[in-house]
Amino acid sequence: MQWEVVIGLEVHVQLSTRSKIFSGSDTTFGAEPNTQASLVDLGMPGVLPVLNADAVEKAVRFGLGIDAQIAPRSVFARKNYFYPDLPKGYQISQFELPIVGLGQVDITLEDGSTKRIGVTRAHLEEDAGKSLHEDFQGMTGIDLNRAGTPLLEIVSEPDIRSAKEAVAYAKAIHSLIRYLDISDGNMSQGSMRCDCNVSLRPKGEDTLGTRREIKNVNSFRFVEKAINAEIEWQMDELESGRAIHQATVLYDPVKDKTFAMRSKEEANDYRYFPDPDLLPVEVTEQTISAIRAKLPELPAQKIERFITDLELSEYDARVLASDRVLAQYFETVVAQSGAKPKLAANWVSVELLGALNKNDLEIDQSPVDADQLGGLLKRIADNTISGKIAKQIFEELWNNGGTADTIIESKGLKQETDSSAIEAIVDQVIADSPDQVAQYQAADDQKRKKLIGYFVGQTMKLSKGKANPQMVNQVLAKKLN
Ligand SMILES: Nc1ncnc2c1ncn2[C@@H]1O[C@H](COP(=O)(O)OP(=O)(O)OP(=O)(O)O)[C@@H](O)[C@H]1O
Ligand SMILES: [Mg+2]
Ligand SMILES: [Mg+2]
Repeated sequence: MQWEVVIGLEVHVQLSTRSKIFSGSDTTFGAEPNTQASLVDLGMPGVLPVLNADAVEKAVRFGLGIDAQIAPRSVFARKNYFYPDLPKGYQISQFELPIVGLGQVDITLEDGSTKRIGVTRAHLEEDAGKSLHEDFQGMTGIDLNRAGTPLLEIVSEPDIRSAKEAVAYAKAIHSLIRYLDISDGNMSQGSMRCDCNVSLRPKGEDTLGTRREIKNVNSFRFVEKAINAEIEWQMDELESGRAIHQATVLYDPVKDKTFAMRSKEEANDYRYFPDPDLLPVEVTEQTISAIRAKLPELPAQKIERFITDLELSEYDARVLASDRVLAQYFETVVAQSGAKPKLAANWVSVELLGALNKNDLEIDQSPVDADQLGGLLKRIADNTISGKIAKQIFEELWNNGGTADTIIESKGLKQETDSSAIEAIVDQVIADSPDQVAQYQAADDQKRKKLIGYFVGQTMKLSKGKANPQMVNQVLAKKLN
């Protein structure tokens, strides 16, 4: 049997508001347990939630970012379930009337093609607290700092057809929320988490198969691995003639397997009803226009501009525009250096990203900032240094800081552009290599093109990398021919 994979993602994004969605408590990450939980977050009787306007604005920004309909009126509902980290016994969420309606996200696949994934809805809700299983012997601690943290749950249509597409979709959402500045998107701190719904159906079939939902996947790598593990498991079951039962599962990265938490039939009776403590949220056309007017340039527009205005390749444009901070870095380097955008693109995407990757750093943690790299490329652009020397200076900037100009000055790295000095070095190289010279002079034009490399290399070496490469080529051609 040929199977088709069907996937839908629920992405929970923590909105970067200063205070919680229904209380004035702080939302800073990493505080001592229970120091950021007010009476409202603790679910004490008699308290009333007050909606945070910034959370609403951020949800609307997201909706506009995916070209979705913003609901003029949306309603908060109580999602009832019992769990120790949920003192109220219900989570305030949105159910029938979410704030963001149907929209879409375009993803780019590895072969460069794009695909449109539908977004069914995005709704506002509060996060629950956290159980601490390791802090107390034989007991579980409860930390309610996270309770009431504003979340936007973004629910996709089941349009995704492979683990790789799911990763591309998660990355597109991640890029978008950072561009829109509605979340830091920090996955290791739980600011973005994915629930991955997976099912299989016979190829050509229209109706959906039964889904299992992998909860709380918190890295792109695990999205891919967890989904593939789940696909493999479901395929085995189906091939063995067993039916799939709807269930909530977790991914175990050590065993590279998914395992069931609970079957959905028992767990899914949330008895949603409108929250009587909260008024419906009304967003006027005027408010929407005002928020739309403040939207920044989004990834798709930026990619377009990098291709048409800066003449970057589509590949370079996509890499550099994938993250707002990275794009900003690149644009600063271009502005600072006056170098060709292509040169700046190579330096940022090869040298800088390579070094960051090697050291497991994010762009916002780069030891070399955009002004420093801009200053370095300026000196390549005006021929003060060669690209090779620039790499040496880059390392120095990375390890010890400073500016390209002070390093060039103190280490005497300025490129040699005095033709008589270069001629003297070339003469030396020719005098030292009689065999190679003889070989060169006996060769035809085509062979000579290859043999010249030896002389260029020797000249650069003798000049300690400082001779201007174009001039070296010219002088060599003159002397050898
Ligand atoms: N048969 C299926 N195979 C794969 N994905 C599916 C299938 N049916 C639905 N989905 C996806 O599952 C997700 C369902 O999310 P939704 O928030 O609507 O409900 P839920 O998972 O039941 O609720 P909860 O928010 O409590 O987890 C959507 O992304 C949807 O596209
Ligand atoms: Mg959901
Ligand atoms: Mg779900």
